[in-house]
Amino acid sequence: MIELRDLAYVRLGASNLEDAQSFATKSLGLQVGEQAKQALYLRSDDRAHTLCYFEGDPQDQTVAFEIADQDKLNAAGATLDALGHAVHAGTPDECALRKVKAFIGFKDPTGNQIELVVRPERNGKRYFATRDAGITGFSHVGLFTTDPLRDELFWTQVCNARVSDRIGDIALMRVNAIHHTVALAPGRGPGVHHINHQVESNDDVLRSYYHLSGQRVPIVFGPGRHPTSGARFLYFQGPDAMVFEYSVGVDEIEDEEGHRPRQFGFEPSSLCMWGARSGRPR
Ligand SMILES: CC(C)c1ccc(C(=O)O)c(O)c1O
Ligand SMILES: [Fe+2]
Repeated sequence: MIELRDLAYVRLGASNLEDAQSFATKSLGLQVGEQAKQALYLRSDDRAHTLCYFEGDPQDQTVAFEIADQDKLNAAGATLDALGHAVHAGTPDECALRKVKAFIGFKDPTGNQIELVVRPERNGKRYFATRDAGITGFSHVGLFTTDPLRDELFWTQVCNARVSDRIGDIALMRVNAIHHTVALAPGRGPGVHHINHQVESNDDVLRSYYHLSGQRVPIVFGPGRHPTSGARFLYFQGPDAMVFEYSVGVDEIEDEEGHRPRQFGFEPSSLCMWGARSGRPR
């Protein structure tokens, strides 16, 4: 079994790196960790980066997870290979670009680009952004799936994810005590459905609602509260139509052995218990 410890980073192709930088720093509230010629490394916590925008095709999107060590990375590569996934071992240059000691890349059954990394770089300086969005860290991602049942089996049987709850066919899956680290959302093809950062308080969610609205950043859902994780949330749209989420107050699953996933109907009240309606374009 492939043991995912945590999310490491997301890499997103950007059609315009300057626009991406402006959004990430002035709207989202990330800190520029490093600005390379064709890439921008952004921080949200004590890591060297948790989001990288690079000059490229916006459809080129990768989600990375941390693995404990090189032995476990080798074992993960062998497992994926045996299951017929094409596995790419990162070259030294590719590792340097990702600020990790080693990684492998492969595609999940939908075709989402996934990387498994060991020893992602930390930064001795604390995360300090120019816009105070109240971000406390990078927390979860949504991935599109073309076959929810097949992909749920991949993430829970080949990898160590556990389903915390389902909304219709959307599986909210954890890899540690936090309610979910990966959400699988039905879609027409691969890609990142949304990128979540946790914020400190309800005030931060509402402050950002006004701040982003004032900047004409499209708000796609919320402010609202998810009945599943209990989190108060706000979704908004960034460059190349990527959706970002802030949330606060995500539940932890205390009884790992005894927890049974709850099934919510696929209806608006399952997504927001306050009555917000999603205006998501896709
Ligand atoms: C609509 C998406 C996939 C969703 C649903 C529920 C939660 C939650 O319980 O926190 C999310 O964070 C979501 O992004
Ligand atoms: Fe989310």
